[in-house]
Amino acid sequence: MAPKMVESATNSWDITDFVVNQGHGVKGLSEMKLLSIPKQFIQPPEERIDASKVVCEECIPVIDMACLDGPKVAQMICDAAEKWGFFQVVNHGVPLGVLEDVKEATHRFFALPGEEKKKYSKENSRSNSVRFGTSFTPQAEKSLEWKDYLSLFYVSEDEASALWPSVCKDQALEYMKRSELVIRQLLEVLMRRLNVKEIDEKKESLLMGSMRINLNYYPICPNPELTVGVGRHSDVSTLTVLLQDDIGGLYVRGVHDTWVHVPPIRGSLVINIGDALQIMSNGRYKSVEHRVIANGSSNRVSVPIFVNPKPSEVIGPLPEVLEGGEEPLYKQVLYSDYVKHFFRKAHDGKNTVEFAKI
Ligand SMILES: CC(C)(COP(=O)(O)OP(=O)(O)OC[C@H]1O[C@@H](n2cnc3c(N)ncnc32)[C@H](O)[C@@H]1OP(=O)(O)O)[C@@H](O)C(=O)NCCC(=O)NCCSC(=O)/C=C/c1ccc(O)cc1
Ligand SMILES: O=C(O)CCC(=O)C(=O)O
Ligand SMILES: [Fe+2]
Repeated sequence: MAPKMVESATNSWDITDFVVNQGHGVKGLSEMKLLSIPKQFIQPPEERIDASKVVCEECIPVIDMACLDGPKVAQMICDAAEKWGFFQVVNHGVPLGVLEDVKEATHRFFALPGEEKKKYSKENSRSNSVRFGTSFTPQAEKSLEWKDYLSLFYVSEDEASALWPSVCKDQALEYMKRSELVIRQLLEVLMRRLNVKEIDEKKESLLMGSMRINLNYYPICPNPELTVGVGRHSDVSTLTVLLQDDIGGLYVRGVHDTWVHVPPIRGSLVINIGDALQIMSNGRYKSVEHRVIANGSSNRVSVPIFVNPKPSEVIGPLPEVLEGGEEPLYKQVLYSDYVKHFFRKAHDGKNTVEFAKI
């Protein structure tokens, strides 16, 4: 009886206002134990995952970074970046405790009352670099996504100390700092195949001149099959380091219109190539479409670190890549223009990169 009443009451509310503007997020909705999702979250059938397209025979590579000095590992990393655009790394040097702590901190932030989280919304946040929100671009979306997030753009240690929410800032900063070595190692390896011998100051700014860490929260959903956690998209980063918990639900585009699950592996990090590196490598490394399904029985968290060019950098195919006479596929674009283009519209798969195509 009670849940039915809740359901009919919610139909007459302005759900979008409750979720998006009042700071309750989808977590607030999930906690009402609705019998079904409000219509705003129902995705068109073509955007829901089709079980017949999920393949289990193939899987993205799992690479052991402990053997980085040997010839094999570098080859595996570059091959995975060319073929899949995704791989997992183990023995990457980031301590397990650091990973566990940032997941716990994520749960702690989202457990705060709506009033507290709302202080970090676009309208209320004291800084552009701290943003609590829901879905992806609610104002531009036909259907909302079943996800809340806190996005933290790293400006400086001092700014983070002053402005990042105290329940998660130390853990988020520690995870970012401890990941820097593996990020550099991966970029060095990936650059070598592109004829870039070293990451000097200029290349550092181009490849890893800015960092953003997102804390993602996917609450339990009453109709996971009708909605999505995150719609089909590719990241706009150079590369993304993603920590997921043990729930699962991340799918990557495989060959011939298939989807491949990225199974949670305790202690591993998922690495994916973003659009900026696809562009800089002139299409050699692939920024691959991915999506997250909603879950009917567990709350899921994930914590991506987006390693990006500095927003003021102009990105395009690297001279070292074109040196052999290869035709450029992409033009030179200001990275902040590229990012703004991405965030202005709803997720639409691989279409973002069209912005940079010649
Ligand atoms: C220079 C920028 C590009 C623009 O700065 P700005 O002009 O001061 O404006 P804002 O920082 O307020 O952001 C511009 C717009 O992008 C939106 N945005 C700005 N970051 C965000 C944000 N993490 N979240 C969701 N809206 C945002 C933001 O809402 C805003 O929308 P609007 O005010 O409606 O025009 C600034 O954002 C910046 O320094 N970016 C650094 C590079 C960067 O963060 N790159 C993005 C990596 S994120 C990535 O690869 C994937 C992220 C992703 C995220 C969610 C998914 O579901 C899937 C993927
Ligand atoms: O939650 C995940 O597993 C992936 C999230 C994602 O793709 C993103 O934040 O860009
Ligand atoms: Fe992503």
